[in-house]
Amino acid sequence: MADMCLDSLILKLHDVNAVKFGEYKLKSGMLTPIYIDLRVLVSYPALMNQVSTLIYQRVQDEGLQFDSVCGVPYTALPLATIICSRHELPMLIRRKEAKDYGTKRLVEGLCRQGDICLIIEDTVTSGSSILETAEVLYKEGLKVTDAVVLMDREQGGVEMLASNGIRLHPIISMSKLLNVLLAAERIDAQTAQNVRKFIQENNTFMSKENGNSIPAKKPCLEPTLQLSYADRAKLPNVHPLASRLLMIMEEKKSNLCVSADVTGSEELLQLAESLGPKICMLKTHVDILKDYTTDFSQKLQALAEKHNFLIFEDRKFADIGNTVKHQYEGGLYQISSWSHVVNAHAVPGPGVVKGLSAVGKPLGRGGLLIAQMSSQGSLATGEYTNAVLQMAEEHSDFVMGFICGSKIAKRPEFIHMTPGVQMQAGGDQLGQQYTTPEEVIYNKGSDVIIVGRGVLEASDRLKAAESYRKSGWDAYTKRVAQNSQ
Ligand SMILES: O=c1ccn([C@@H]2O[C@H](COP(=O)(O)O)[C@@H](O)[C@H]2O)c(=O)[nH]1
Repeated sequence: MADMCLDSLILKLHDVNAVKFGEYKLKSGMLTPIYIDLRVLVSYPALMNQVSTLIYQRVQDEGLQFDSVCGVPYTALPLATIICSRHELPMLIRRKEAKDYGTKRLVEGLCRQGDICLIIEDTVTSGSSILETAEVLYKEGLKVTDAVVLMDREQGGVEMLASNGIRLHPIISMSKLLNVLLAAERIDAQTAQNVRKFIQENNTFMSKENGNSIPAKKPCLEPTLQLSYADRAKLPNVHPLASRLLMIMEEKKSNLCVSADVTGSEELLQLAESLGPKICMLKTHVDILKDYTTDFSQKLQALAEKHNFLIFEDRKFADIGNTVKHQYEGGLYQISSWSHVVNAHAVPGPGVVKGLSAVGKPLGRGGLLIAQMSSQGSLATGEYTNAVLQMAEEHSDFVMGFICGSKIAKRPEFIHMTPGVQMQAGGDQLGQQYTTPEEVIYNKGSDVIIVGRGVLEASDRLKAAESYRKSGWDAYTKRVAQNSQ
């Protein structure tokens, strides 16, 4: 019955010229032999109602939970309006351009922090319009978990959105549309074949492996966990330094960051030289060195170049913007001149990120926000962690990820780095708590293990670093393989 209803809708869409065959240009500039033009719907109120009913039916069938509805401007706007009006649902309107007077808001309607907004769209090719709308909604503190679309051109939109943490629920697929039109003799077999070939050859979300183009993997439980580090490095909105780190991890088969918590600069340089090939990042606490010199930081940079790892000064900035600017740039250590990555607490508010960004961004540096801590009784939990996530979203031009215990952000562009890692779970006398590499990477979905004493206190540091590298990497490959089955 539902299928007959869909068949008749497809024929009606064809009748009103919402499905056109020929040569048309898509938003991306790509030329296509089929064009879906649902803008014409506004002239056919009965059809408009039928489409709105189907969309809402799908929302109910899927049992979607949400607090408000937003249609992607402009074609899906009236569809969202009909649905919201009929079912008395709160609606949000996304503006494409902010007004230059009044409130200057990009989203009209009531935006409550943490509310879930359902997105409605008319047609999806790559999914970029839905993602653009979601990103505007994120900035208002909203969450987007699902989107419903009338027509999916089957060119990678489902996979691209899944990789950004959004489940897309299409009502009509391109294959279904072609089958119905062919069966009703609206198009001939050759036309259907040409369109199928075009769709197959023009997937907008492909990953390249072994030089061959293969379709992106289907999402599993947590969609963004299926992506490899290399796939994430190529995402359009990834921070350049996060992209570099992800590529280093893939190339060196290492998600190990060694925490070089030693007090002599010579010992630290020796560590960097010997462990360099095993690590993607070296973490320092420069203020525990008893003999810091600029010569040391220059040598460390040279070793980072030689062994292809990033330097992360674990400075944990936590002051007002103006002060952290000075602390980052000046003083004895001039951290911004040699450390690729630094971190900060979010306690002072966004000013801390703005201050660090003012210094670090022009130098191509990146920041991590401390969203959770490994120490017992840490206050960085719950709402605080959510607020940190929000701050990162708003400053993603500088913030490339988090210090955290598990994956907290849906966006695969963000890097999750977890300290408190040893081969055996446990803790120390001063409240440090340890989890295993397998737990952190495979179960908790983090990206990088940070290991200090697990390596430093081993009788053979190189051997210990290799064990941690292998353990972290095995957990990652198991995770990616598991999610692509
Ligand atoms: O929540 C946090 C944040 C930072 N750290 C730092 O990581 C290392 C851990 O060293 P281990 O010897 O492996 O315990 C250390 O430099 C901490 O300052 C953390 O442990 N927890």
